[in-house]
Amino acid sequence: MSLSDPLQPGSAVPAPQLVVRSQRVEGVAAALMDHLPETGGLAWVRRGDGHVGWGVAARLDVAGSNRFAEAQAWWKELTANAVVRDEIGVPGSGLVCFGSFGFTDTDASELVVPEVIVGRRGGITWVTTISGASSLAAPPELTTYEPEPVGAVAFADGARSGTAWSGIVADAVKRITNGELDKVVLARDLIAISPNPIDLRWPLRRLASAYPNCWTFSVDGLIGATPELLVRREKGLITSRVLAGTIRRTGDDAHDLALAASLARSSKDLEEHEYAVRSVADALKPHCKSMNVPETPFVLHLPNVMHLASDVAGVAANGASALGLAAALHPSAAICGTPTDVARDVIGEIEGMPRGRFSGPVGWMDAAGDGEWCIALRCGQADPDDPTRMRLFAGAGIVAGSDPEAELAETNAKLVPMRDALGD
Ligand SMILES: C=C(O[C@@H]1C=C(C(=O)O)C=C[C@H]1O)C(=O)O
Repeated sequence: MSLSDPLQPGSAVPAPQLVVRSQRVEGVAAALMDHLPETGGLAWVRRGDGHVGWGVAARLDVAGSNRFAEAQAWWKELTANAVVRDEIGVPGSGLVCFGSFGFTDTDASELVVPEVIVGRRGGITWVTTISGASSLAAPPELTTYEPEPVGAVAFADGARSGTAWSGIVADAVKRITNGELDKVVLARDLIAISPNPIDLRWPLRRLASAYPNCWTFSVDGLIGATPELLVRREKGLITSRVLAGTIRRTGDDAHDLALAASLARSSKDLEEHEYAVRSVADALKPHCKSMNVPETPFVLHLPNVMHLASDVAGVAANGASALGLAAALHPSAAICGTPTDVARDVIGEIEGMPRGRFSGPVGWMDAAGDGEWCIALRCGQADPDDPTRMRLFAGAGIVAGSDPEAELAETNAKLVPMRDALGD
């Protein structure tokens, strides 16, 4: 790997030639999510800004240990060949793709370039049209839709029952105590079963309004609202929000404040957090001229949980793209463990389910290599074979001081956003 681009070289999967135009639109006040058509919608929304898209102008499906490099090579070729007229010139306008990557080398990953993107940033709304033809179709009239409620959803155990999962956590604690590793993040899944096909726009809208400080995403059937920014690269500035160390909220503000104070002093959570921050700082260091790594975390308050959080920032030292940085960071100790290789093997050995794209990078990038990649958490994967079913995921960082029952309760709290979003 070269320092300036952690993803060179990659094999070039042929990319189509695209014609792209971004134009400002006036008088569009609806929330971005409201424009999503019934199927095939892509979304990336935070505090009302971001972009949604539909249609497929180009798509790459990849897997394997070289998946990030192959995606980068394809994107490089695609952006080099595209004819772009961008009348907005802000991050997210012009040619962008949405993407989602598997947690392991064997899980499927993809990049999708939609035919239409509606973007919003700082009060400006625009439409980007992308086509493979030599001339562009006129931008579409923007329609808003009202999705159907999902209906009474039932939940069933996924690969393991809660009790069986606690047993796996106990096994992990033993391995940690025996000195095999320092930290491992273990996940479980829960199956949501709806009486009707699930219209993904229903949970998406609810996630975006209930979790405005999270990144609400939809990429190829994976939807969620994640609080964890793996990496953002914007005009030479690199940022990452590291989360590790969690406590459930009670709904009583005074009590929650006391819990937040105890979280900030908990040596078990501070240790877990330290591993995660160190893994991010070490991975970003070769790509930053200067870096700010906070010495102590702050407490991030979300409606369901509170996390120990650290915002790491740096000035880019080279041309590594947002995707290149995400590849260098993945899998961070926040979702894998320490040491990385041992934790990855332990997850493969005892977790007992394929994660798919859960806990992999999800996000978007532009032609300049800027973009945002979050960690796909607090999310669900629509069942491609049965539209009434969805797999929901949650995990927890296990260290020597972890209590299996408390970790199970933590995963239940992390499942709340998706469970509530699917509800009436
Ligand atoms: C694995 C998840 O979350 C990760 C684990 C955390 C923890 O163990 O405290 C906190 C935030 C995330 O980095 C999840 O939400 O499923």
